[in-house]
Amino acid sequence: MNRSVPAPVVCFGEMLARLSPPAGLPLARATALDIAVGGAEANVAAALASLEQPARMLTVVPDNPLGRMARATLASAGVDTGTIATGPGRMGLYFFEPPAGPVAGRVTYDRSASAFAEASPNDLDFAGALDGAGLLHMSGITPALGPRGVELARAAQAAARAADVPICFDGNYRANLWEAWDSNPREILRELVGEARILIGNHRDISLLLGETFSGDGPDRRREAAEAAFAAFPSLELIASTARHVETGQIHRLAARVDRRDDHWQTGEVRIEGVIDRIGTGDAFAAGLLLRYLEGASAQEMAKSALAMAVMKHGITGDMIFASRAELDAFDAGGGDVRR
Ligand SMILES: O=C(O)C(=O)C[C@H](O)[C@H](O)COP(=O)(O)O
Repeated sequence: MNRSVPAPVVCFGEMLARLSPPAGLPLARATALDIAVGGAEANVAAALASLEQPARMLTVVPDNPLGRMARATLASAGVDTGTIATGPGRMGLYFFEPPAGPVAGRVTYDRSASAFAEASPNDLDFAGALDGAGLLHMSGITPALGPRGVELARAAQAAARAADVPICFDGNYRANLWEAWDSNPREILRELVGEARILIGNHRDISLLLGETFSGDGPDRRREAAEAAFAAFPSLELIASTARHVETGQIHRLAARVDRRDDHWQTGEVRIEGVIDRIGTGDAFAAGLLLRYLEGASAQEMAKSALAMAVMKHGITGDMIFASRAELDAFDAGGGDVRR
């Protein structure tokens, strides 16, 4: 029997090149930097395509080797790169100093005036990308880039509305970006989340959106936050979040939670020892969630796969995870010895 090909998820947002010194060597004293391709929405596209859920990237990159590297990286995961435009401007960069022992990790952005941040909605083929799509995935990073980012995010949502494509919005709050301009994140994010069917964000994101504090980390407080968000945003169908406890830079505990209007599920905590790279774990989570959401899975199954993807990503260097569906199915959060 032929399994019909699922409609693609369109991932819209900026791609970045990440430069990082080895753990333990501060950037200011580094002599060599490792390079990797990232960008929250692109990370989701790569993970979904690796899981055999078709994904299409919608972005603008410069016509230079860094832009080509971004495109080639996604293509190697099987992402449809036909709606990646090229435009004037530079590749956005960020520097990542990994946490090392007692020293916390740090991100330094160098992304202003990038090809994406300078783009106007006319530079992107929103309608073409969304034609036949099953979902638009975007995040709070695009509007955080500045007034042009807000315009791009609004244009993406308008195109999704016109094409009748539901929206998944990942809060991805980046304080450093919002604080770099005269922004009003609450007002802008409220407007954008108002269009979404799925929100990826925890009780702190919801506190920011509603201007009401949901402090405390217990499941009851999270349910209260989710119910307040469902009341404030009539289009929302599902809210997903991780609950992370950081013991040290290398030891984290992680659980996943899915709230719908009439049910919810929170997984048990997985203790992750020897974290290799936590960047992109939220995007791996999003991919595991969306994979199952599009299959019509239960809240429990969505939370389980989202958690498995996020936990696996902690053991992988770089921003992206290219896990296969078989690897996801076989994943045992307890880890293990070499398979041979
Ligand atoms: O910071 C940005 O603007 C980026 O897009 C770079 C990274 O690829 C994502 O931040 C990863 O996101 P997480 O999965 O939440 O760790």
